[in-house]
Amino acid sequence: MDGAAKYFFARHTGTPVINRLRPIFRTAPIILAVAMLTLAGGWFGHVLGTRMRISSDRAAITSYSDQLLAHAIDVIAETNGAIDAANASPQDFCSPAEIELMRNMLFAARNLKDIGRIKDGHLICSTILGKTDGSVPMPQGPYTQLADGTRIYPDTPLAVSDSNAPVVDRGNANAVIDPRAFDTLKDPPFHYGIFYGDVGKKHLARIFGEGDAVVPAPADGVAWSLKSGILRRDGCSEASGLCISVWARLSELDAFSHGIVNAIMLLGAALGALGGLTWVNFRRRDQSLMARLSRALAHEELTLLYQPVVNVADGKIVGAEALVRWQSNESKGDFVPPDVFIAIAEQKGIAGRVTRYVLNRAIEEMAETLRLHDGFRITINIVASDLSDPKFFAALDDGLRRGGLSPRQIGIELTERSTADSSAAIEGIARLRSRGHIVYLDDFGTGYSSLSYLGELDVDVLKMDRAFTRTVGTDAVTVSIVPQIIDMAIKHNLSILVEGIETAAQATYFRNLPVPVMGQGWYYGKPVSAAALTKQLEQQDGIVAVKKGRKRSRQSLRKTGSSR
Ligand SMILES: Nc1nc2c(ncn2[C@@H]2O[C@H](COP(=O)(O)O[C@H]3[C@@H](O)[C@H](n4cnc5c(=O)[nH]c(N)nc54)O[C@@H]3COP(=O)(O)O)[C@@H](O)[C@H]2O)c(=O)[nH]1
Repeated sequence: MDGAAKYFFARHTGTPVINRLRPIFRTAPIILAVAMLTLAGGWFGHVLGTRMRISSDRAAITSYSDQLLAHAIDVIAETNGAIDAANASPQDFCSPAEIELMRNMLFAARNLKDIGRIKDGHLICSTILGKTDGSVPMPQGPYTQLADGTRIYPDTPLAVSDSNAPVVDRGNANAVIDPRAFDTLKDPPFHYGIFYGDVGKKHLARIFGEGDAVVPAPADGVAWSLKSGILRRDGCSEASGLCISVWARLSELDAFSHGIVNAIMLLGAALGALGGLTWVNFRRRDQSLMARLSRALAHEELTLLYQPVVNVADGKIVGAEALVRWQSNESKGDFVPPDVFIAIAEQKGIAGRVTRYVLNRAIEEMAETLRLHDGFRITINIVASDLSDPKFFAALDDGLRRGGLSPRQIGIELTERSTADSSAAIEGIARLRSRGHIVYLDDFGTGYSSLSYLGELDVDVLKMDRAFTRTVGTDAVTVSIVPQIIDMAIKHNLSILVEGIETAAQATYFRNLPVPVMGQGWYYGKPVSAAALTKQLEQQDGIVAVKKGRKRSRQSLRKTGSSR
C-alpha cells in the first residue's frame, strides 16, 4: 500500500480520530472522578460548616434571649409591683397624698413612665397628669385580658404625650411601661418580640419588639425554626408569664461565621481533591508497576534464586525453593520485593503468568541438576488462581517433558491464603497429587485456617511459618504452638518443613524432635543462584555434570570404573 492509499485507508477507518481521542477517553474518567470527589468534599464541608455555624448562631441567639428575659422579668415585676401598691394604697383615692405616694413609687422604678388610678374606664389621676377632671378615657385599642382581670394594652397612644407605650391595668390602677425600656438591649441583626400573659393558655400580648404578631408556640420551653434564611428562637417561662422570641437573618449574622463555613467548605473540597489525586496516583503506580512487570516478563528480566531445604538431622540438602527476584531495569535497577509485585499481579489477574515464568525458568536452570540428583526437588510457589488454571497444568506437563523430570521433582507450594476457597483448593491439590507432585502448605499457622481445617486439605508437607520458629528458645506465648503444630502434622501423616531457622539453637531444637523434619532458613543457607546451588549439591553428593550435554555422575563413573 502506498502512502496515499495508507492515508486514505486510515482516514476512512477513522483511526487518526480515535488515536487523537484516546488520551481524552483515558483521562476523562479520572478527571471526572477527581472533580466528583472535590465536589463531594466541598458539599460535605459546606454541610458541616453550616451546622457548626448554625450551632454558633444558636448560642448567640440564646445568650441574647436570656438577656432580654432577665430584663423583661424586672420590667414586669416593677409594673405589677406598682399596680398592686397603688391598688393597696392606704390614702384616699387620688388624694394629693396618694398621688405623692405613686410619684415616689415612679421615682424608684426604672422602667415605668406613669402610674395612675382608674375608675369606670377613666383615668382619675396619675403621677404625670395629677388629678384629672375625670374625662380622660382609658385606652380604647385592643387589649388582652388575663384570668386575674389584668388588661394589657400593647403599644397604646398615651394621653400625656404623642408617643405610644404598653399599658397594664388591674383593679383601679394602671402602669405605663417606658417604651424605651429595651432600647439599651437592641443589638442588630437580632430582632425580638417580648410577650406577656398567661403562658400555659397561650394567652399572650406582645409588649415590646417588632410587629411579629406570631405568638410563640412553646408553653414552657424553647422552639427553634429556620425558614427563608431566618433563624428564630421562641422561649417561654411559665413562672414569669413571659415569652421571648429572637430571630435573625442568617445572612446578616456574624461575617466571621460565614468565613468559617467557606473555610470548612474549601477544606472539604481540598480533602476531596487530595483523596481523588491520591487514588489516581495509587492507580497509576499500580498500573505502571503492572505494565513494567508485564514488560519484564516478556523480556525475561525476572531472575530466580534458590533457597536450600535440608534434612535437619544431618543438614543435607534435599531440595530448594525457587524465589523470584525483580531488579527493574526501567526504574534504575530498583529491587521490587516479590510479595509486593505478586500481590498486585494477583489483583490484576496476571499472577499466573509469573507462576509459569518461574516454573519454566526453574526447569531451564535446574533440570540438569534435578536429573543428576535423584532425591532432590525444586519447589515453586503458586497462587490461588493457578489451582484451577488449565494453562498452569499444561505448563507443568510441558516443563516436565522438556526437562525429562519426574513430577516428584517439582514440588508445589501454596499458602493458607490460596486455600481459603477450600472446594477449589481441595480439587486443585488432588489434581496435583494425582499427577505425582508433592504439595506443600506454606506459611502454616499464619491465620487463614484453623488447625482443624488441615484435615480437609490433602497435602503432603506442612511448612511451619517462621513466626513460630522465631519463638523457639524465647518466652513468647506462641512457642507453645510449635509442639501443637508438630503433633497436628504427625496426626495427619504429613511431613514437616520448618521455615526460617536462623540459629544453631533453633536447629538443635528441631533436630531433637521425635520425628524427622526438613528445615529451611538462613542458618542452612540464604537464597542463591542456580549455579551456586548446583555447586553446593555437587560438593555434597560428589556428583558433577559433564560439560557439553554429556551428563554423568562421578559415582556412576566410579562404579563403571571409567575415569575422565
Ligand atoms: N507466588 C509466588 N510467590 C513468591 C515467589 N517468590 C517469592 N514469593 C513470595 O514472596 C514472599 C517474600 O519472599 P522472599 O522475599 O523471597 O523471602 C523468602 C526468603 O528469602 C525468606 N526467608 C527464608 N529464610 C529466612 C530466614 O531464615 N529468615 C527470614 N527472615 N527470612 C527468610 O522467606 C521467604 C520465603 O518464604 P516462603 O515462601 O513462605 O517459604 C514470600 O511469601 C514468598 O513466598 C514466586 O515465584 N511466586
